[in-house]
Amino acid sequence: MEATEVPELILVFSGKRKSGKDYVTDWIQRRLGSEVCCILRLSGPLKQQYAQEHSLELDQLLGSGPYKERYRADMIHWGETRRRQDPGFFCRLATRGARQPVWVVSDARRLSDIQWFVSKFPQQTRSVRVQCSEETRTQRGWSFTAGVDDAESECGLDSGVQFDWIITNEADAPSLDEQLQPILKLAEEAASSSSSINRR
Ligand SMILES: Nc1ncnc2c1ncn2[C@@H]1O[C@H](COP(=O)(O)OP(=O)(O)O)[C@@H](O)[C@H]1O
Ligand SMILES: C[C@@](O)(CCOP(=O)(O)OP(=O)(O)O)CC(=O)O
Repeated sequence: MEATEVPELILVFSGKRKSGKDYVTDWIQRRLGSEVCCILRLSGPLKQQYAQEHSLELDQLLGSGPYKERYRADMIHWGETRRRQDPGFFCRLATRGARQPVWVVSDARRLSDIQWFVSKFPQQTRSVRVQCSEETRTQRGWSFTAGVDDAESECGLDSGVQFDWIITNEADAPSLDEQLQPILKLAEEAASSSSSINRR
């Protein structure tokens, strides 16, 4: 697969903590392959800069354990300070160097995140919401944290977005294979379109 400057498709995922954003986006990348599909995390460059400025363990912030949760509220405030100055700051950093035809953004949290991709790539961008019950989230290790679960970081996309797809990531919902079929079909079409353009 040739590298490409402009992606054919951008899937911007969002969802509450422990809804399954990473699980679902990893599933999509495994089906498409890493030559076709890259996973971009807006929180990646944020955590990298935050860890550097606060002499913290980046790999722990990138993990899913208590270390990240200990600093989450402060990372949110720190990140929002930068977003207020430049809403696309983390989007630009996260997409720098991406060359696959399909970009999967796993962790949009604010309208400004989605708006950045729509304004820069209006034809290519689609939004996907991963949802599940609070009971399921709790079973996956979530508990309500004031200053986090009632903040823009977790609630910024609760309204004001017409998602292209909503994935219900629950045991009693249709399988992910079934729910994700339309997305995979679109991604495979994007990949083949990209390879035919590169063959010219
Ligand atoms: N459909 C699923 N089947 C099995 N485990 C799941 C499923 N969805 C999520 N999980 C697990 O639940 C936890 C939270 O999922 P994750 O993708 O990390 O959520 P988020 O990225 O939205 O915070 C992880 O341990 C993940 O492996
Ligand atoms: C400060 C953050 O970037 C931290 C995000 O960390 P993760 O992306 O690891 O979060 P979940 O996977 O949903 O648990 C959130 C923000 O408001 O920017």
